Order: sequence, then C-alpha cells, then structure tokens
Amino acid sequence: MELGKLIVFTGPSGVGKGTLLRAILEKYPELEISISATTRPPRQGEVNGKHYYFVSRDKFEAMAAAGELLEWAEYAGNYYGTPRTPVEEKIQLGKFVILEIELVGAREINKTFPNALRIFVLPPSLAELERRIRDRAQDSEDAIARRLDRAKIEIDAADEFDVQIINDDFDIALLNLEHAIFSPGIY
Ligand SMILES: Nc1nc2c(ncn2[C@@H]2O[C@H](COP(=O)(O)OP(=O)(O)O)[C@@H](O)[C@H]2O)c(=O)[nH]1
Ligand SMILES: Nc1ncnc2c1ncn2[C@@H]1O[C@H](COP(=O)(O)OP(=O)(O)O)[C@@H](O)[C@H]1O
Repeated sequence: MELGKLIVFTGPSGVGKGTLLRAILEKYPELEISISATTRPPRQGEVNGKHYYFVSRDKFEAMAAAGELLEWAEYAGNYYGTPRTPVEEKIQLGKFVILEIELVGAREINKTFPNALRIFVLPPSLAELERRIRDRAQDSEDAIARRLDRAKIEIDAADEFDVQIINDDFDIALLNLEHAIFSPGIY
C-alpha cells in the first residue's frame, strides 16, 4: 500500500527545477528529493551522493539490468536513473518523495506509480530558457544545443502532467509548487 506520495517534477533543462526544489526544501525539510544515478560528469560544486551518484556507463548498465532502477532514460548523451529501494522505502514510511526527472522517465513512472502527482515546470519563453541555461554557464555549447532541442519536445508534452507551473516570477512559481504538493485538491 502507498502511504506517502510520489511527486514527479519535470521541465526543460534550465527552467529552474533545481532552484525551486532547493527553495521548497528549505521551507519543508521533511520533503525527500530522490538522488539519481548518472553517467554525466560532475559539474563544479556537485558532490557525489548529494546531487547525484556519479557512476560509469558499465556500472549504470549493471544497475539497470539488475532492476535496481525505478526508471531510467538517456538524456543529452548520458544515462540518468532513479534508484528504486530508497524511493520505495520512503513512500512506505509515509514520506513525500520528489523525483526531478525528464519526460521519458516521467512517462515510465505513470506505469509503476499511477497515483503519483505529476508537475511540469514551464519557462516564460524559449528565449528566456536559453538565457537561463547560458547564464548558469555550466554546460558546453554542444550540451546547450542538445538541451534546447530536447526542451521543445518536453514543453509540447506539458499537458500530460497534472499541474503546469510557469517559472516566470520565482516567488509565484514557488507558491504554486507549494500548493500543488500540499493542496492538490484545488487543481
Ligand atoms: N529519467 C530521469 N531523468 C533524470 C534523472 N535525474 C535527472 N534527470 C533529468 O536529466 C536531465 C538532465 O539533468 P542535468 O544533467 O542535471 O541537467 P540540468 O537539468 O540542465 O541541470 C534533467 O531533465 C533532469 O531532470 C533520473 O533519475 N531519471
Ligand atoms: N524565476 C526565475 N527567474 C530568473 N532566473 C531563474 C528563475 N528560476 C531559476 N532561475 C535561474 O535559471 C538558471 C537555471 O536554473 P536551474 O535550477 O539550474 O534549472 P534546472 O534545474 O531546471 O536545469 C539558474 O541560474 C537559476 O538561478
């Protein structure tokens, strides 16, 4: 039986998902953010076991083959996946667990957790999205181009989600996220 709640949090790269999650976690430290495994190299300041579990492709493929991932996908040339056990254990303990994942993985979760709350974050415009990715100054030109191509596909799928939040004014987006998580009935 599901006691807690699984929350899928999706949106194009650079839209502000990580920033929104850091802010909501500060206000509600009892929320759990799942830590994914990835084959992407760490960015400056990223810590293994905190932001991601940084693993080799061989290790990732072994985890997927052993059924240790709740979902996984390839994104911009790297694998990303959700370790299964911590999520299942925390839901059993009644916790709210947030998965910050891309579209393919979000669709996969529909099958395993049909009751999950699915939230999609939209940028005010594609131009603003590109500006945010560039201002973050963390990705190569190639990685930025791949993220922008993927962004268009993801934005087209926003209607598949239960809630859409436009991250224009940050404080308003944060309030909308808070409402979606804690008062889902109003949507
Ligand atoms: N399917 C899936 N996607 C993930 C997972 N972890 C992260 N992602 C997504 O992978 C994409 C790339 O993440 P990242 O390289 O950190 O770049 P950023 O979103 O631009 O900061 C984002 O859309 C993340 O939401 C995961 O465990 N599974
Ligand atoms: N509402 C907002 N207005 C302007 N800039 C924002 C807003 N939300 C986030 N940002 C900035 O956009 C950039 C990308 O945010 P980030 O949280 O890394 O995105 P994501 O996790 O979705 O890839 C960061 O530099 C962040 O400070």
